Amino acid sequence: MKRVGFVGWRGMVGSVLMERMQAEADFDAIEPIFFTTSQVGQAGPNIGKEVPPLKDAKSIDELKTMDVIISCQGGDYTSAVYQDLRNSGWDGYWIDAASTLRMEDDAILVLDPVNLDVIKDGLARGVKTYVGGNCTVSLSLMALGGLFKAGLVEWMTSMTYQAASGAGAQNMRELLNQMGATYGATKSLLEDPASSILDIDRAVTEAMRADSFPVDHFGVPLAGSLIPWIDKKLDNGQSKEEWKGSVETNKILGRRDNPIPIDGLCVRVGSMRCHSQAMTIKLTRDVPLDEIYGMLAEANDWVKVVPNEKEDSVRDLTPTAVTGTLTVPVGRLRKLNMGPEYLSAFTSGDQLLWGAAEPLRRMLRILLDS
Ligand SMILES: NC(=O)C1=CN([C@@H]2O[C@H](COP(=O)(O)OP(=O)(O)OC[C@H]3O[C@@H](n4cnc5c(N)ncnc54)[C@H](OP(=O)(O)O)[C@@H]3O)[C@@H](O)[C@H]2O)C=CC1
Ligand SMILES: N[C@@H](CC(=O)OP(=O)(O)O)C(=O)O
Repeated sequence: MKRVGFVGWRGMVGSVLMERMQAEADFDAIEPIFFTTSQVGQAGPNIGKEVPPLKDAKSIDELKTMDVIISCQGGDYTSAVYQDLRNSGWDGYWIDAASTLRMEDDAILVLDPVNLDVIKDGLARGVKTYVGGNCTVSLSLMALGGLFKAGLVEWMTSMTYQAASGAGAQNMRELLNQMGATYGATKSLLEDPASSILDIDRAVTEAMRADSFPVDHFGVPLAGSLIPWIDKKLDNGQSKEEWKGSVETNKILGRRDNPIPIDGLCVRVGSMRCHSQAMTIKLTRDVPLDEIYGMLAEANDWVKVVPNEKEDSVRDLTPTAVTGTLTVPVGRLRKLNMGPEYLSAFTSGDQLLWGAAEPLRRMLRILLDS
């Protein structure tokens, strides 16, 4: 049995990974060893089988004894440990959720329903580092993989509506505290059916602009508002999140030398853990919508094409419908006024599942089966 080390298993992404691995009985196929940066010697997680006490995630000597290491601990940890571990002569498989190694030449981006061929080619070439893609990137490819596979995407824009979870667990909590603060500021007015809606609105705005409004993590209000910037600024005016949309999509597709132009704006909204995206796709040729529906639906087992009807869209194409599931609905599919080669699409997906944890556990399975 392969010895598989887990780092970051008790964080938000790691916890979702643990849940999924238990649901799929993945632990039956491995000898799991759990690491920590802060709780060395304490008991490991309850995964339905006995595990040794937590080991030191900074100990190269301990890490070196693993066949495979899966890290959801974050980019700082990867930066601190990965190269030293490789320099020590460790030749095991490193599977990572963090972005640190994604653009390295000797790392493969994993999203097997879309790029199993790229992954298998990497394994055959002896590549040992496999990294999950950015959440918006993975979710857009799960939704639109059929169009890319058919060579139908000439270029694409993606305008995102990204959940609080993408910023971390503390940010999810802060979003709820912000919702509570706005409600608290208007509670008595809301209880009075005769109160003026403009008075309610004024009270909300006042609360959101007050120094006491909880903004330690986001820096600004998100509840009742939005944040039109995610991650740091690059020299060309893109945010780093927007840059990833292009470079990571093309790397996943194995098209670094012949990239499809992809760009857009990334925006944080008050959703809990589902990222949504509105896409405009310039098709390489005019294809009837029913054929497009078919290609999208057949691309993988999780994509669900939602008819472009109001009732279906508001029911099935929302974070509320999708959260906690592996289903990736795509809808609002129609040809735009610009011409028959211009297609719109809207998709929503759980950014902790296909956006983070699921590609990692599936990569482990591919390794075990190879
Ligand atoms: N959040 C996201 O949407 C995505 C994140 N990622 C990547 O995954 C990395 C981890 O993200 P995320 O899971 O959000 O990080 P978390 O902050 O939830 O967890 C990271 C680590 O913090 C430590 N920790 C300290 N206090 C606690 C606590 N009270 N509860 C749980 N853990 C605690 C744990 O390490 P220890 O046990 O060693 O103390 C844990 O592994 C990110 O840095 C990013 O690189 C990738 C895709 C999406
Ligand atoms: N940046 C994403 C979450 C994330 O962790 O992305 P990455 O894995 O590329 O660092 C968001 O804020 O929604």
